[in-house]
Order: sequence, then C-alpha cells, then structure tokens
Amino acid sequence: MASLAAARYGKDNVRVYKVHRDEKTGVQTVVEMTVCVLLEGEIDTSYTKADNSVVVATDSIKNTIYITAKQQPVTPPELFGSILGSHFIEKYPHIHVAHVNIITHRWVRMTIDGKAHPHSFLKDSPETRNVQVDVTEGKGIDITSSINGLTVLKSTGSQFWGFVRDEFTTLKETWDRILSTQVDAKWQWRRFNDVQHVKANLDKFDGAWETARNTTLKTFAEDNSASVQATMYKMSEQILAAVPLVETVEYALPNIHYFEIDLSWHKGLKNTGKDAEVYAPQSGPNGLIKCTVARSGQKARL
Ligand SMILES: O=c1[nH]c(=O)c2[nH]c(=O)[nH]c2[nH]1
Repeated sequence: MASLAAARYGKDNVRVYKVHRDEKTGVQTVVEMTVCVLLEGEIDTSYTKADNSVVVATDSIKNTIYITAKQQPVTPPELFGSILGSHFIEKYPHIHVAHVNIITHRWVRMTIDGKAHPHSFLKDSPETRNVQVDVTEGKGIDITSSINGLTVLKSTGSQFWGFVRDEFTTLKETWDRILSTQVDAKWQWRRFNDVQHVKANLDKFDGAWETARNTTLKTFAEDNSASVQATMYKMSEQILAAVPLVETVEYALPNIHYFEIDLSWHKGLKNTGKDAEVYAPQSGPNGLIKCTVARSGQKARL
C-alpha cells in the first residue's frame, strides 16, 4: 500500500513586469520578477482519487499573480509575497499553506551625461533580489530574503594556510591568493503574524537588503581573509548585529579558483609565486562553503 506523504502544486516561472509612471515628473520605475506560487492543503484526493474539485487550477494561480501585481504594490517583494500568499489561504478554505518565491531581476536606472535617465535601465549583472514567503494558516508569515548571483573577485588580501596536510593533500599553503565567489546570502526574518504586521515593518526590508549587500561587499573587500569560512562568518555576524528582526543569516559561497600557470618551460619565463600575473580561471570543480549563523542561544528554524 502507498500513501501520499507530501504534496504541493502551483505555477512556476510566472514572469511579471510592472511599470510605475510618475505623471508629474515623467520618471518611470520598473520591476521585473519571476514568481512561483505553490499551494498545500486538503488536496490529497486530487492525487489519490483523481478528484479535481479541490484543485485551484495553476492557470488561475498565474492569473491571480498578474491581478495582485496590478492591484497591489510589488515592492518591497517581502510585502508583495505576503499579500499574494495570504490571498490564497483566505480565499480558499481548504488551502492552508502558500509558498511564494519571488526573484526580482536587476534593472538599474541608466546615468546619461551624468543624469539619472527617466525611463532607461541597465542589467549590469545577473544578480537578483529574492524572497521566499511561506504563509501558513494559524501560524503566520515566514520570510527569507536573499541576494543571489552577486559576483565578486579580489586580486589579493586572501590567504589559506594551516589546513589538514596528509597523504591526500597536494594544495600548497598560500599567504596571497585570488578570491572570487558568487554570493548567495539569505536572511530569515522573525515570524510575522499577518500582512498588517509585515506592513508595520515595511521600512525594514529595503534597509536589510542594503545592509546585507553593503556588508558583504565591504567585508569581502576589506577582510584579509583567512578562508572563505572565516570571512563569511564575519559577514553574517555584522548583518545579525545590524538588523534586529533577522533571526539567522545564511551564506553559500562557491570558491571560484584561479590557478597559477607555470611557464618556466618557455625560455625560463617566471609566472609563479610573487611573479604570477597570468592565471587560468577555473569553471569547475569549485569549493562550496556554506554556513547558517544564528543569534547566540538560538537554533536555526529548519
Ligand atoms: O577558503 C577556503 N576554504 C577551504 O575550505 C578550502 N579548501 C581548499 O582547497 N581551498 C580552500 N579555501
């Protein structure tokens, strides 16, 4: 005998663009998002008994995303996700959890002749601002905000030595190396009761994103890194200190390697150690270093 152990369904990859036109100034502001909404609740019979009477069609879920984007603010994404998720559990009595994921793509206003352009934008990197909003009937709204795809490199100010040396080790210790990564940083908010509670904290979300982004960049640049592990822990500590409503900070950082190339075989050309100038960037394998940092005495909510 089999039984349904878990189920959720919905619409993924719903691409939405919204423009705000300021009629007075002529300045337009754009937001482009990719949205996923997955629902949970009393939907088991749709799987086990071919009973579609409990199914809110994924096509209707897509329509709801568009209508909510038209009628409600889409920024900050933490608010839009909360409004959207709450809609599903309030509208349908048999739906008890809504999982909303929003990827906000990066459109940065162009500067032309030193002036902010009123309606032209630039995607200067694959970086995105994301939220995962889980709205659970009777519990509240759990929000995790994140930065993804922020790609950074420093050409010095990074070391890695003192690690385990045994019969498996070939890596040399280094006191000066290249450090590059693509930042995946998440911060989990203390649970909100409802949309009103999210609205009451509206000013915090953009500020937290800026703090996380600036802290990541500043620490990356300024820390004389002992390892990816040590540097990412410093970043996490600072974000927790700066944003009281954040319970945990999580980083996942690939260590994108740049290998020295020994060119001594060519006329004794010196290109290693202090003479290294030309390196071979690696696409893989890469290190992958992760951590979740909580406030002291607090365990991460999994
Ligand atoms: O910062 C680093 N952490 C590691 O765990 C590691 N392992 C490795 O080979 N290089 C590095 N660098």
